[in-house]
Amino acid sequence: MYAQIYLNAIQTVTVQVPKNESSGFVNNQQEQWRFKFDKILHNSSQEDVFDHCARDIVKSVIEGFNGTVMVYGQTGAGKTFTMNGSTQNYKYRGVIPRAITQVFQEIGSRFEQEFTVKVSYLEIYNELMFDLISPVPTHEQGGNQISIQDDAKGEIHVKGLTLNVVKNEEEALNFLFEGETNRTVSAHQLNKESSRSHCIYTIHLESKSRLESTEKVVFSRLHLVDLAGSERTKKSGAQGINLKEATYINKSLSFLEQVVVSVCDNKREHIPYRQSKLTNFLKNSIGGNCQTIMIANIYPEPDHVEETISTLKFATRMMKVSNEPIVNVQQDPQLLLKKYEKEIRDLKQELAMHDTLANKGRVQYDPYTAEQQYEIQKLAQQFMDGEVEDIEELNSMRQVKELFAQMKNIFRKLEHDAKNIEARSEGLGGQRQPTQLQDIERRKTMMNSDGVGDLDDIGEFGLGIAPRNLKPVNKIELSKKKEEEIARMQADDDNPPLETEPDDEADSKLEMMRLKKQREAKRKPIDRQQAFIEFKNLPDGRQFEDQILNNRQELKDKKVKVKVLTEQCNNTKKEIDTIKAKLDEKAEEKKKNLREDIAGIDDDDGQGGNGEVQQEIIDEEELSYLQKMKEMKKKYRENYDLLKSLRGEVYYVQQSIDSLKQQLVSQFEDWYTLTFDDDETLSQGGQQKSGRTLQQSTKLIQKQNFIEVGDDEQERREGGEDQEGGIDPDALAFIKAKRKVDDLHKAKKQEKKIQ
Ligand SMILES: Nc1ncnc2c1ncn2[C@@H]1O[C@H](COP(=O)(O)OP(=O)(O)OP(=O)(O)O)[C@@H](O)[C@H]1O
Repeated sequence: MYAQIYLNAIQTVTVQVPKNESSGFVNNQQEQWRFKFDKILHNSSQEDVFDHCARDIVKSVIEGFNGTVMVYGQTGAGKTFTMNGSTQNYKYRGVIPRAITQVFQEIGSRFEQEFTVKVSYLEIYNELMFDLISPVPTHEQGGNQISIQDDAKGEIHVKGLTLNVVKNEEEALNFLFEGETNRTVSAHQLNKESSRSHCIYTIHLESKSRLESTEKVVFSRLHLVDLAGSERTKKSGAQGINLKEATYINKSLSFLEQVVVSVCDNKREHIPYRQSKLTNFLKNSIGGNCQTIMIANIYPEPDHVEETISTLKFATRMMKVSNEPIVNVQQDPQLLLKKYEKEIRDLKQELAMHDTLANKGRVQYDPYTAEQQYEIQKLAQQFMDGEVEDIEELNSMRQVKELFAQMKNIFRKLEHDAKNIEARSEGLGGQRQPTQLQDIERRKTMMNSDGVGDLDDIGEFGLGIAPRNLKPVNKIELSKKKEEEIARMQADDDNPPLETEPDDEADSKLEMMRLKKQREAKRKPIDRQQAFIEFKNLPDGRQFEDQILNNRQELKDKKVKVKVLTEQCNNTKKEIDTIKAKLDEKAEEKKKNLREDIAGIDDDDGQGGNGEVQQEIIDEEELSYLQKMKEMKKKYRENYDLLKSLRGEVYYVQQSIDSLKQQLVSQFEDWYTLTFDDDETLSQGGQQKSGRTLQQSTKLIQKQNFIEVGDDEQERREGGEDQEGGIDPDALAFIKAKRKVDDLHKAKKQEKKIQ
């Protein structure tokens, strides 16, 4: 009697092994094993496997948790098929390509977050580590360049492993296919393409909020692990290299088991993670900061009962492991502040050194004091008076700016004086105007060397006595108006009175006070996310929100139409194919008759036949097929054209939604700046403005692909898979990536042949 494996319930596997009678009557051999799991996936599609085992984990990785999906089991039980799937048909793609699709769909719909996606592909073969997507070919890597390290927080880092930034699904798939072709595979009795190594494809995510300007960055990783198959070397008949590989595989899997046993045993203090590269790598996935799921692949056939029991036992143990996942946020404003302070100090030192090397002497980088401003103004005045030919000591941009500012001040004062003179001369009945205008011009271009007084020969404006308003800037009194305004503001404020100050300082003080007033009118900052909700309820935000909703509805309707039309096209195509097959059949039949006729003529030639071949005629049945074919083709063409233009419309509506989203965020940014006091935000040390400009944030949003996958994702997935002819838009990235990698490998092979 044979052993029997029953997948008899949704969650239970029962293994029945009859007693070996040759061992005699007193025999303690166990006859039955029952294992209970979260789910038994028997005769399930790849989609079901993904939905049950990986979809939730991928989602939580996007939320910021670490995740691991690993497959374990006997050689040839379908681990690689589960993880990678088959590239022969889009339907058969495995967990990894589906996870990639989900990641890009999800991050594309979260426009309030900015994501960076990176991928890596590691292979552990005979306790050596290889980078499957490194620009250096695997066989040239030697296996020692990569090492596993853990940081102070216990996070695992793989030093030397390439992290490739991927902008879209296609790029991530390219690396997957590229890695797949580089992994170590060899023929095995149970699997002609057996993976002889453990392979880990990792998706690394980094996300930042676009609405909340904090230094908060969320890091998460999704490890997709295809373990090498456990096997019994005796049974597999492994020899030579295969035996060595099998020994390494079995050893590392047994270390994995030891780790799992230790993690489950609360009394154990030491967990032997470091025993092997695999366990070291999976440290966080087993009992650490990670959500982990293990898929146990079995051959439910009597021949493999021992391996099945062993796999199921391991899976049961694995279920007892409890992990503690947390969102991996990295945020420390204090540290950031310290970091920036240090950066400023270092940069100042760097600048000082740079200035010394450039023989610039000491360059001013701190704000100018009033005295220094006065010195610069004097210099500007001397230059304008022609007393100095050139201003030589300009050695920084700041100095140049200050010089221009002071020149502007001088010019304004001159203008102001000119107006006063004009007004006064008008008061005197408009006489002597020409002289006064000349005087103004003269003053504008020629200033007295010490900035005071007029030349004696000018006339009645005071021989050698400086007019009040030509006094040096820092000694000029405040104009009455400004004094009054400042006094009013101070009175409102209960602030201490201002000292009497020179005109330009009064200007800036006035400006500062105005700004202060403005700021005080602003509200205390609230969480940007909350502010965004508030903004969407205001008329300005509402209008965008409404437009987005309308467009979404339109998009949904159009997609339903696309689905219906796609189905119609596919059905028509099927009908065309059926008619074509019938016509082919007919043609074949005719050919056969023709051949028989010709043979008949040959025979008849000798026997005096009439020698005529029957003319090719179209019978009624054929004619009706041809007419039907014509109709069908016409219908197909019409529907196809409609479908094409409808797809164009879908694309257009999607673009409109993207653009509305960008506008909404831009308007929100403006509103936020005007409504909330950003300085306060800074002083709170919390959500300071990121320094990201509006343009930048809009650009960032532009970069994202806002494909609406929310409500209608399922419908897209169901309806999109054209069975005949048409290409499922979801499959496009997959097909393109596969082709690209295939082409690359063909080219490489060709190159090798030529060499
Ligand atoms: N669910 C399935 N549907 C169709 N074919 C499958 C399925 N599972 C596995 N196969 C096929 O069985 C063969 C062995 O599967 P696979 O390579 O995935 O096994 P494995 O467990 O990864 O083996 P190894 O440990 O030796 O690498 C492959 O040809 C694969 O295409």
